[in-house]
Amino acid sequence: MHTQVLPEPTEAARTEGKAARMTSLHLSAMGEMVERFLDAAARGDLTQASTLLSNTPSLINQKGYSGWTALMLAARNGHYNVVEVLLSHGCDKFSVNSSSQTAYDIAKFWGHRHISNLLGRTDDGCRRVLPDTDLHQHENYFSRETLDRLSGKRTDKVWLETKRNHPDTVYLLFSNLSPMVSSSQVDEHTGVETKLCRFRYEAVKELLQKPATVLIFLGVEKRRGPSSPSSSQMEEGVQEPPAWFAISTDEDAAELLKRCREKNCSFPKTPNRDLLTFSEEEAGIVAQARSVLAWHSRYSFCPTCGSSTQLEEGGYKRSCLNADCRSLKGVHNTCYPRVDPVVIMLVIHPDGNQCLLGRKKIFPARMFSCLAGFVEPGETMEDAVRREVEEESGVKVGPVQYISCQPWPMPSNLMIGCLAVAISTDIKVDENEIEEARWFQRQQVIESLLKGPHPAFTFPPRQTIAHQLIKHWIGMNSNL
Ligand SMILES: NC(=O)C1=CN([C@@H]2O[C@H](COP(=O)(O)OP(=O)(O)OC[C@H]3O[C@@H](n4cnc5c(N)ncnc54)[C@H](OP(=O)(O)O)[C@@H]3O)[C@@H](O)[C@H]2O)C=CC1
Ligand SMILES: [Mg+2]
Ligand SMILES: [Mg+2]
Ligand SMILES: [Mg+2]
Ligand SMILES: [Zn+2]
Repeated sequence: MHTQVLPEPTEAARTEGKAARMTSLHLSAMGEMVERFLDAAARGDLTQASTLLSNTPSLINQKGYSGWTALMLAARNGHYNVVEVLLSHGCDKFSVNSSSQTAYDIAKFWGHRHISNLLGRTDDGCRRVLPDTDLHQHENYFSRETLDRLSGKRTDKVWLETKRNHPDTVYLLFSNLSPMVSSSQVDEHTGVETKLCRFRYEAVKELLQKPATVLIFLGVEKRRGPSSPSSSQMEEGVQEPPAWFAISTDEDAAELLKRCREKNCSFPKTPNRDLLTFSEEEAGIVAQARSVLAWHSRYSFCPTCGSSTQLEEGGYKRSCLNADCRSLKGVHNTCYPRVDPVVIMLVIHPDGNQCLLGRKKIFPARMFSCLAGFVEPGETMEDAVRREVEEESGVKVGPVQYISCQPWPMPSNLMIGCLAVAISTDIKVDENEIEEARWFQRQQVIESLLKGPHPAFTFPPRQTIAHQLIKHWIGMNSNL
């Protein structure tokens, strides 16, 4: 009979076996401890849960049966003090069980409102709600929200009427899509600073009576800090911040200026240049008002049937007066102010050290900018970037990364700013749109952007997202 002789275990195998036995012992000890910890949390035994936690801090986010953590079990059984202690130890409140529920979901389902309120608090910052995300928001000119738009109030005719006559209400006056401004020379470095002329009800009362006047409710001033009024306070009329309206009139601009109190007021004639000299706060208000007014000036009649329309909802809607019109049924976006999405991109050479910039015929001499183009219907942002770059420069693009966006009220674009990586480098420009496109070395861009005495090239001013994208790229892995 053949007897199989087992080989003697080697030294390594002996050590491995010992380690495995140790590990399984250790695991079962740890498993037991997890069990005790979860059980203490479920029973609301704060003393035992705290002792176990201070001896073994790694217990905090351990999961037991069906992926339940101590926090979930405490939340399930309404043990507020255990939840509080676990949170104070930095436990992960966004962890989910095998049914994808968080401790918050569980507390809410079982009606423990004091616990769901505690878990729903946002004072630990939103960084952890979106882990792995760079939450730093890039702010561009025209993007600051100085007013609280209070869109819910647009349908409240009584509230709007009260605001219209209120002595604190601020009115901005527009003629031919330009706001009335006062300008002053700040100094030779900062240049001109433009300020919006603000009017009170008494000064615009007559204009408001005229049928051709368009009135837009822009919002109410945002109050900084925790004392900003809640919507319920607003309803009670407590401490209401001033409301802002924009008025567009067809009255003769010169006549309006004559009536104006201050002497140095004007209506700027070149929006692309003159609208870039406001403070960040006022620029955001101008962007909102000008885009909505531009929509009214272009959509006087119903785009569906051509009938007359009437202004509604604080100037945020134009409804067709023909009762049979299709625009009054179902979803009809022609009734609301339009926004055109435009992609604007800095295309980076595959070597990472050059970027693609182009110039249109109308640009000042030696000025180059990012390529840009309107997003077409049924197209993703990434595909629009690839198509516009290829159309305008012949360069093919691979990965696209969104960076930031900018409302551009000429008349109503949303510029979607991206970085993109080229996968081909030969340039063939579309002469209808672009006069020249070329690759620029990083160093060349830095030198021109920092404006030595005679920069070889110039770029759009800092208020444009084109400028910000270029600056973002040179700052990304600059070794200066
Ligand atoms: N903030 C910033 O940094 C920058 C802003 N911009 C803005 O972005 C916008 C678009 O850039 P641009 O390069 O001109 O765009 P495109 O490359 O898409 O080309 C513009 C052409 O597209 C046509 N067009 C106009 N409106 C639309 C639309 N809604 N959808 C599709 N096609 C349209 C027009 O043709 P036609 O007139 O022949 O009908 C226009 O000549 C411009 O308004 C510009 O002011 C651009 C660069 C920088
Ligand atoms: Mg184009
Ligand atoms: Mg273009
Ligand atoms: Mg286009
Ligand atoms: Zn209609």
